Amino acid sequence: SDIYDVIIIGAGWSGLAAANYLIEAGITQNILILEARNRIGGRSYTREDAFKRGHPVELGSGWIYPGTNVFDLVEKLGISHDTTHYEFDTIGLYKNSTGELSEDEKSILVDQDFLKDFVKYADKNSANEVDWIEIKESYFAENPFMTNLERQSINALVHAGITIEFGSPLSDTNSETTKEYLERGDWRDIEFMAVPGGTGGGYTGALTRGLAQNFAEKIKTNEPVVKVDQQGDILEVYTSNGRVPLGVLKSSSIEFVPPLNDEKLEAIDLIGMGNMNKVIMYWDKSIQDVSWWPRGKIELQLITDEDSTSDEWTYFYVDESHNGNEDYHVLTSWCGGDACDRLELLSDQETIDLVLGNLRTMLGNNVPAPSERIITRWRSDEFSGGAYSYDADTGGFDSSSYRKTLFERMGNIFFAGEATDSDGWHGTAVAAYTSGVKAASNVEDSGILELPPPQFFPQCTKMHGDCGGQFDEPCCGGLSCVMDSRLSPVPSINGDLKTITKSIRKVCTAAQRGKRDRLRVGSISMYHRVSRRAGD
Ligand SMILES: Cc1cc2nc3c(=O)[nH]c(=O)nc-3n(C[C@H](O)[C@H](O)[C@H](O)COP(=O)(O)OP(=O)(O)OC[C@H]3O[C@@H](n4cnc5c(N)ncnc54)[C@H](O)[C@@H]3O)c2cc1C
Repeated sequence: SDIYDVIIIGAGWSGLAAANYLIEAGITQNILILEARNRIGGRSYTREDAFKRGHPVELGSGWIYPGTNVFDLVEKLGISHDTTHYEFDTIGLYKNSTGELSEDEKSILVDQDFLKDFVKYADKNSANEVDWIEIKESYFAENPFMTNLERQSINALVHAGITIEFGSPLSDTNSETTKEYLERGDWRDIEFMAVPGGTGGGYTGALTRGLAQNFAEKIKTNEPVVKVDQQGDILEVYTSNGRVPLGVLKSSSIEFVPPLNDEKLEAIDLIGMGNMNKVIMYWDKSIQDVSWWPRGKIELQLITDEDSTSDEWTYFYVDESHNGNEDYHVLTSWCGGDACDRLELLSDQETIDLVLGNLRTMLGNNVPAPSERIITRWRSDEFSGGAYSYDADTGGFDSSSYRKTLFERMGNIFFAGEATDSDGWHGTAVAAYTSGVKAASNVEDSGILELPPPQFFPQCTKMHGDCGGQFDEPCCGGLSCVMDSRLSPVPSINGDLKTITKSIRKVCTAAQRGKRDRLRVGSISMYHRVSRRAGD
């Protein structure tokens, strides 16, 4: 029965980013955030001290991309993090029958033409209407003399580069928009690409806390929204005392009155929701044998004998590879795509038996069962309904238009979340955060809220060099504003700076489009809108 200016459903990063924007920009403090779970953060979920004090583990999101707004936030909040380098020397490749491949075998695998040839073939033959099963099968058919090891190496490559990266079934992944990711998994030195939690920080949990620090009291947990009614003069939101990511919308567990329109329903139906799970295992060296530990390795990949088992808990990540995690014996096994949906139905014991079986094949029969473990099941989690959205095979139709439709406002309801991102960041925490800020900015622009006239107090900060050259521009009573060289005209201090901020964003986004690792959407912080409410 309470009345708020804005009600936000879900305290994932999109919801938290929206709340943060509305409050920081001084638009309104009269906000309520309803979260279904008993915790905030959504699919960005750190278990602090899960196994050993000071060594957090990430159950959901684990890497941030450098050069993004989320990376900027991590730095602004002083959250500890570390880098990952994927290198040929630090990957352990194992074969079912013969154990670890020798350096020679490894380099044959990596350097031999068939892998490079497959990547080229995939690049040439991918198109919206062709899925990854078709590409693989036609390549196998055209190369009938491949050895089984070569064939399974391609399966392993596709598993790492497509099913884990996108969480999507091979039969339904848009090959045109995903082909470049194969190169990430080609087992050669891959340049610095991401920043994991690890080491005393657990960036995800710390960032969730940092985002919510100014409005923690406005968040109500254990409040699943079941109905949103905007028929009357005011929009009404009902909760029950049991869900809003794409997976949740797909399950229709929230009743919208009036119902969501056909375009929205079609978008919800046609954007894919993938799955990716982790089995995180800890061996306590004070009571267990750890002589088998794969010291010096960052990744382990088991190359199985059969196509059918190539994606069943065959990939492992070594947490020890991060600074400060020395002697912290944690391995995380990952699976993705439809294998992951299948495996999610196994019991904990069946799961650990399968994972341990693969580990023993690689590292020897003396690998003991872990002393502790965490198994995720994101598909059956009723508040996420999967791990992250992917570009489905849409019969030649550009799936970003579905994402735009999903983001569109319906009456007084504004949509956000990773799946609504149409700039190529969907499925990431960056998309979640950016969409929340955009949705909140749209609320502000909509005129729905009766707001006092804006007052602008430009606070000049550095524009990131990544966006172009740097110009020194005198402004703000002596402060210096470093501008991107492509921006013109330079904003005047008393003008409508919001409009100008938007044009800055547009310039950055357009210039960087398609370069997922380098995209920067950070210029919103250039100007702070302060104290929109009189007296604040
Ligand atoms: C295993 C895994 C690994 C990942 N790895 C990475 C990575 O390395 N890098 C990266 O950038 N991204 C990664 N991601 C993706 C990233 O975690 C998500 O894109 C991001 O966290 C999604 O944020 P969101 O706010 O859109 O949705 P969510 O985080 O899902 O937030 C939605 C919130 O709404 C709540 N909710 C649901 N239904 C209701 C309801 N009816 N009423 C009230 N509240 C409700 C949920 O509980 C949740 O808190 C990963 C995700 C997973 C699962």
